[in-house]
Amino acid sequence: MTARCAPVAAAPRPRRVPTPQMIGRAATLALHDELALSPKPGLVTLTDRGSHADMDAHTFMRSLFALRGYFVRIAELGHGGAPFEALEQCGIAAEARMLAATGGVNTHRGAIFMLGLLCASAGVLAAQGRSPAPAALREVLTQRWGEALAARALRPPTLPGGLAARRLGLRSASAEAAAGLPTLFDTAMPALRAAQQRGLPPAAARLDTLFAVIATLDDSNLAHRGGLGGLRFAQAAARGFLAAGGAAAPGGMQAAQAIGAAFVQRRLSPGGAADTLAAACWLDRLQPTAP
Ligand SMILES: CC(C)(COP(=O)(O)OP(=O)(O)OC[C@H]1O[C@@H](n2cnc3c(N)ncnc32)[C@H](O[C@H]2O[C@H](COP(=O)(O)OP(=O)(O)OP(=O)(O)O)[C@@H](O)[C@H]2O)[C@@H]1O)[C@@H](O)C(=O)NCCC(=O)NCCS
Ligand SMILES: Nc1ncnc2[nH]cnc12
Repeated sequence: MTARCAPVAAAPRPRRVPTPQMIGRAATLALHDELALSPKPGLVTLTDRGSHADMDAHTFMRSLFALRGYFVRIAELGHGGAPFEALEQCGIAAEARMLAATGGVNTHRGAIFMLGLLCASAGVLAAQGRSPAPAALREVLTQRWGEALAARALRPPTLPGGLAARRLGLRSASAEAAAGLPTLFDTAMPALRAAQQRGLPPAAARLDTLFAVIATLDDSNLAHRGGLGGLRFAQAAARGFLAAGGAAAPGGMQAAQAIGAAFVQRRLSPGGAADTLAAACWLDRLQPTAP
């Protein structure tokens, strides 16, 4: 008689601890994931300028290329335990390289900030031998740099978006970071994982994720370009798209294109949502769902 062996539970797949080089490379690839997604309401794609007269795919590719070393460097700073001031200087230098590469156009200032903070946080975890799980990243962001970020969010804003956010009582990019990036962790990642678990292909999953973020985020670009009415118009359109079944619904892609046309007509561009989508793509690259 053969002994019946109790089924052995599959060992949990060890989460790989990424090096700063892997962390930074994932950020550059994630910014390309975002740029390449199409259709994308009001935003630049590889074939469309969206609501932008001053930039196109070439502008973004030059910016991406100029930033590839920055994301590795700031992950190394986190890995080495650098203070927020060192991160800030690294980010400011990266902004200068972006502007030099784009001829003065602001393509990724928000991404430099958000993805820079996330790469630094992943570097901190890697130094502890830990993988960049969402909860661990959020803990590093709030425990290690929360005070500096909160102080930063209280500074008078200098950018059009920040000024609009302050005027309208919205949560700017700095305030979003000081709050621990709630839209990324509580909206974007759950939306992306739910779409993946429904079996949506990557482009459709990312589009649903983008719309979930547009529906939720106080995107200061939308506020700066369209006022509170423009922000609320975009949020309502995104909620309607998802309520109708999103990208996988019959006619979903056509609906997304129609919303894009309405955004362009109003010169609306959800740049903050685009950055948040890129951050979700970055996390997905570092922490792909279990098979
Ligand atoms: C810390 C800064 C980001 C400044 O802080 P502030 O709070 O004032 O930032 P905002 O103005 O609110 O937003 C700045 C950019 O961040 C993106 N964004 C917008 N809303 C949010 C949000 N709620 N959460 C997260 N991120 C948000 C957005 O960036 C993207 O859009 C820009 C391109 O779109 P476009 O419409 O073309 O933008 P403009 O050129 O401004 O308008 P037009 O002239 O064309 O009409 C692009 O930047 C995308 O990335 C907001 O624009 C930061 O500026 C700062 O102070 N940095 C210093 C370096 C630093 O501290 N680094 C830390 C490294 S760890
Ligand atoms: N694809 C895009 N188009 C316009 N603004 C953006 N900000 C970040 N990504 C963007």
